[in-house]
Amino acid sequence: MSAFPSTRIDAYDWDAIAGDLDREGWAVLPGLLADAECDAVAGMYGPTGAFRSHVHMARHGFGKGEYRYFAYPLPPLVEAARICLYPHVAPIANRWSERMGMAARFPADHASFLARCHEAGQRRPTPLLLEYGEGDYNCLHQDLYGDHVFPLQVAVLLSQPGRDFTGGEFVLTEQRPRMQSRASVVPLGKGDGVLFAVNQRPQRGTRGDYRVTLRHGVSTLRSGRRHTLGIIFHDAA
Ligand SMILES: O=C(O)CCC(=O)C(=O)O
Ligand SMILES: [Fe+2]
Repeated sequence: MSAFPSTRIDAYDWDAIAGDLDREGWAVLPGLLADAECDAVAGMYGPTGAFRSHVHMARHGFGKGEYRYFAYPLPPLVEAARICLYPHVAPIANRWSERMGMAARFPADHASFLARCHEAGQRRPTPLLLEYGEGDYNCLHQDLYGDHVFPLQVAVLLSQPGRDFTGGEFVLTEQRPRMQSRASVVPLGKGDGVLFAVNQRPQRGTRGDYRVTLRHGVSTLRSGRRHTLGIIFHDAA
């Protein structure tokens, strides 16, 4: 499996994506992976040296289903996607951080950000591959793995809704201060990515920006099998 050209990522309308993120807290990246790339990544799932750990979600109360964290070195396609996406999302992360009155600022390239994680003891790779079967689901959660948190992450759907599985929708909730939560169901096809806030994002209100807290998960699969590639930019302690 070769690394895909960064031109696919560079060609997205990043201003429109930033607008979606500011309004909704998430944006779709259509066709982030080609059909054959999805199959190649999903086909890696299994007890091999490509992964550093294996999690049964039910054992931890995370839901039902399983996932594996990739080991370093990451598969070239996963590595390329993480590196190529980062420079486009770092400016959005910096604007959010500033608007939320947070001190964190993020360097322009992923290698510099990873060096910061590694110096702080967050050295374990976080990209992961998830596998769900009938009846499986992923409870609403946040992927925080230490003090250093990059505020946006990507999940790529590797299976075709309606054909490979039914149910199993990617869902997000936004918890607004002193208000009821808002839910979104993200419409994804095979190969589409969703870019979304890991923890918090700024929301413009009548008296300036306030923070909303996001959680994401997957609704129960009614049938079939579903794979997802998760790309998280910070490493884990
Ligand atoms: O399977 C999904 O769509 C959600 C995966 C997930 O939680 C993640 O990538 O962090
Ligand atoms: Fe997650």
